Amino acid sequence: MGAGPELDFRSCLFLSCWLGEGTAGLRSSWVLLEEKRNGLGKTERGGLSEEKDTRWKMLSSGVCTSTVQLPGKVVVVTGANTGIGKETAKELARRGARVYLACRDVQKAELVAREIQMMTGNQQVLVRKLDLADTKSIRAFAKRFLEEEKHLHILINNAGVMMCPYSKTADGFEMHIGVNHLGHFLLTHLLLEKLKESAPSRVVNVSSLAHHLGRIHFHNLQGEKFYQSGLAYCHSKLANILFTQELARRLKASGSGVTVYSLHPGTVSSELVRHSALMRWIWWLFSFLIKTPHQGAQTSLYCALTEGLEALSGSHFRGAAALGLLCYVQAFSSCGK
Ligand SMILES: NC(=O)C1=CN([C@@H]2O[C@H](COP(=O)(O)OP(=O)(O)OC[C@H]3O[C@@H](n4cnc5c(N)ncnc54)[C@H](OP(=O)(O)O)[C@@H]3O)[C@@H](O)[C@H]2O)C=CC1
Ligand SMILES: CC1=C(/C=C/C(C)=C/C=C/C(C)=C/C=O)C(C)(C)CCC1
Repeated sequence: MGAGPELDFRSCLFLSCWLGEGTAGLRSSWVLLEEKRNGLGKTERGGLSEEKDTRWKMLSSGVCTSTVQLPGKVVVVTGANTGIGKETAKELARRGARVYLACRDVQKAELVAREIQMMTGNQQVLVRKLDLADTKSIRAFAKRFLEEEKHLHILINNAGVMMCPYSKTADGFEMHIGVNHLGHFLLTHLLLEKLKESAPSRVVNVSSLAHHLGRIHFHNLQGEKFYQSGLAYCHSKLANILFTQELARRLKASGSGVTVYSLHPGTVSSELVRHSALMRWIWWLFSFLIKTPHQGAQTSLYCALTEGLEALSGSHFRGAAALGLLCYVQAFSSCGK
């Protein structure tokens, strides 16, 4: 655990970033942080254009402008029955890919598959059982997938849990680290050969801004010595980013043609807040500022689709900022004119 004052500073930074996700000053300093992290002279915004038709909610919401089509491509999206994952799967299906909805609740997912088929006209939307809180389920999913598919071009590790009461996965891992990181870690490794055979191929890990409060406590990985549900989420999201960086490094070194990206989707209205009454209340109160799942899916789509991103394998991408209060006031007053 780092020193107290450092944690305090990081908490303040984190909360400020949340509070002012879109305010001009904070936003530019945030952008700089990202530039530094990526070792670039600019932020990763090429291909993410400003969304003009949703001024009320998202003055500066980014939209993935890639026109890449995906006929013949095979995609797996975890946690695709709701929220960001559902919207991501829908767009990939719209572009012609065969999309596997890898979900723990097969009944819910079947309904979503039918909905996506109807909306996109793409019948190749398939449901497969995947419970990331159980390594047996992960292995069973991978086994069946490897038997039935020759290729895997895009793996989107999207599923996640946040702020659940202390609980363990079937294998005894603390739930946040178990589902959000270890489950996806195992899944990715089981599918890695297929990704390599299908190169150029991509792994997209949906992390969060919350990683800034994360720490990897090797002496307390399962939260048995101390546990705080919000921080447990943050730790798991940091693990997503570290995994992305290390996997990218190894894949680059082996010249595999598989690239890996992590991202923060923005603050998005979804079922993620189901375990926290406070967060549900904040979500409700600020619903006019928070992204829709469709908007929240744009950064995942950007990482999955944008051409020429290979050199940035291992980088962390940030969804275009949610509308900040300053922008809101400006939008509000100009609307009145
Ligand atoms: N919403 C936000 O503001 C933010 C979200 N994120 C990240 O975005 C990702 C998507 O979240 P979001 O769409 O908002 O949340 P939702 O809660 O709406 O969706 C989460 C998905 O993960 C699935 N899931 C949960 N546990 C498991 C499991 N054990 N096995 C398989 N699937 C599981 C859920 O399935 P089921 O429906 O069966 O529970 C659901 O499909 C997450 O990784 C989250 O951390 C990051 C930053 C901000
Ligand atoms: C207070 C407040 C906000 C709170 C944001 C929060 C609490 C974001 C949490 C994000 C999470 C949990 C991400 C998950 O990975 C908004 C909506 C920016 C609007 C301005 C006021």
